[in-house]
Amino acid sequence: MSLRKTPLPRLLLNNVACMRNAQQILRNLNVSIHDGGALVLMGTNGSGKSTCLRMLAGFNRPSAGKVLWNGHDITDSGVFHQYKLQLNWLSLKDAIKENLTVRHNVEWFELLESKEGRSVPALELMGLGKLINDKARMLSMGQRKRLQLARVLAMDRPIWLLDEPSVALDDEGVKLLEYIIAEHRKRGGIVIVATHLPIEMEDAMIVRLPPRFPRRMTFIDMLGRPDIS
Ligand SMILES: Nc1ncnc2c1ncn2[C@@H]1O[C@H](COP(=O)(O)OP(=O)(O)OP(=O)(O)O)[C@@H](O)[C@H]1O
Repeated sequence: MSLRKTPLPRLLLNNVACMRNAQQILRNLNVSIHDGGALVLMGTNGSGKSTCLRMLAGFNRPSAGKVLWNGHDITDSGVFHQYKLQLNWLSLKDAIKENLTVRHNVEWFELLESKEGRSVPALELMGLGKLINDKARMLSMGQRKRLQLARVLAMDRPIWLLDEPSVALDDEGVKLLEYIIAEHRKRGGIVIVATHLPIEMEDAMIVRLPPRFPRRMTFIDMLGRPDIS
């Protein structure tokens, strides 16, 4: 019998737990992701989706277990230095500079990567081609999200960590998001999405985090409270 050695997963969460503010938010998380793979973190408000993404980005350390990249613990400083260069982080805080143009808001990030020439095509792909010379403060919420996604495309890093990427996008925007995720994965990229909205990602692993704050009251209970007059 020949035993073929399986390649190491690019990312491995090995029995990971995470605390925030002395509270256990995540526990016993086991996930392995190979190149081209995807993970969707689903769960109710406060269940720990963003916490998990933050931990993968290195902002929070696991309180137990390990996050391994190419088999190395990302909390080792030498490893983290390399690992963080693989990450493309999209969060609800959009870090858009209001007084810069739409184009410069993307080019600035591209410049930090020592890359050039991707900003305008990325903005065009995201449907913002006609707005590239406008100030970013003119953008609607959905257009701001499209600008953030254009940045992700322009920076072109292998591991995408996307926190609620479809919030504020219209139907066409969601389809575009699904399309760029699929194309990135075809090129071997990894995509991890935290969301409570439906998103189509072929063969993605789905982790449903248990609710941490179940509702304990109905509307009628609330109106019946003696302290409400
Ligand atoms: N900066 C912080 N310090 C301490 N605790 C925090 C902090 N941010 C979030 N938490 C707590 O961590 C828990 C998980 O929050 P998290 O943002 O990961 O949830 P989420 O699943 O992303 O929620 P949502 O769907 O509302 O975005 C919550 O109970 C929250 O109060």
